[in-house]
Amino acid sequence: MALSAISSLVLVGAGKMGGAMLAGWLDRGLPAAAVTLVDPALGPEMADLVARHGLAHATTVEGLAAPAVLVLAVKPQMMAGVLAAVAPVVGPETVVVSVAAGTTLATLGGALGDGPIVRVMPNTPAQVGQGMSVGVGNAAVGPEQRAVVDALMRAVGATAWIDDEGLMDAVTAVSGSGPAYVFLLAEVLAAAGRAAGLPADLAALLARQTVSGAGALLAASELDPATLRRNVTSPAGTTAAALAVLMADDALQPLMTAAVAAAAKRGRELAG
Ligand SMILES: NC(=O)C1=CN([C@@H]2O[C@H](COP(=O)(O)OP(=O)(O)OC[C@H]3O[C@@H](n4cnc5c(N)ncnc54)[C@H](O)[C@@H]3O)[C@@H](O)[C@H]2O)C=CC1
Ligand SMILES: O=C(O)[C@@H]1CCC=N1
Repeated sequence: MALSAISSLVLVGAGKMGGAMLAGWLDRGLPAAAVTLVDPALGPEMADLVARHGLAHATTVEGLAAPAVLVLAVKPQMMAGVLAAVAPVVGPETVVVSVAAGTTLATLGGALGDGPIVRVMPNTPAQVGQGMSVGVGNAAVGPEQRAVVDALMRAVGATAWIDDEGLMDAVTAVSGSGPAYVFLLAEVLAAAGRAAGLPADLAALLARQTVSGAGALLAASELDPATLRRNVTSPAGTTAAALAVLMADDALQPLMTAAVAAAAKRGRELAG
């Protein structure tokens, strides 16, 4: 379905994630007149988006009519208060979407009733249409509601659906938090360049362009990452020397496995 078919969408929480999705949705045909943004402390970028598109903006949901789609993008720690506040504006047909890490369908349903609710785990590359969003719906989500949520998420990148909500903490740890690991890679590659003698600005340029260029190649190529890696690696060359360090038994793989496990554990803790 086209985003232009969405008659009303209320976004509660227009921070880094909510804002990234909203910018993408507006770019890809969500009518500005259908959008109400609810956030008591809009940042300058969002205030600019509101002004440019003439979006309706409120500091609370109080008095709003039940929308077709209600998107919750507040911090998990704020969720209990927000759920109590939004419950009166959730109509029987409203499709509720929560992007909060940890907050379960049971918690959402406990506060909002048994209407259609979808947990989605997006990521910030949504801002440039390159997001990854994974959804899981409650029992009230049928093909129609799923199509609405899938259209919203597809507008800002790739989508996948899972049936087992128990996988959501691992999903969060890989694709939700994952962009941060990649940005960290750019940071540590630049630091390593400085340690190897490069001037700071050149090291930063090389690291940034290498990470974004490799990402763009991965996105454009049909080859898997291991093949793309091998394509850089000449026998007995420089890359092989570096990879012998990075791919040692006690190097990057166990580190990443531990990092993802820590993020998934934190997701479970946030569920309360
Ligand atoms: N930042 C990311 O990369 C990702 C974040 N998420 C999830 O998205 C949610 C939001 O995270 P961020 O955007 O990073 O946080 P953020 O702090 O940038 O945005 C939260 C927004 O909620 C607003 N807010 C606070 N109380 C509110 C209330 N009572 N009513 C309406 N708005 C309220 C704040 O003013 C702020 O603009 C979290 O639950 C997080 O788990 C999910 C995937 C990726
Ligand atoms: O750090 C967090 O908790 C959120 C969820 C995934 C990315 N950011």
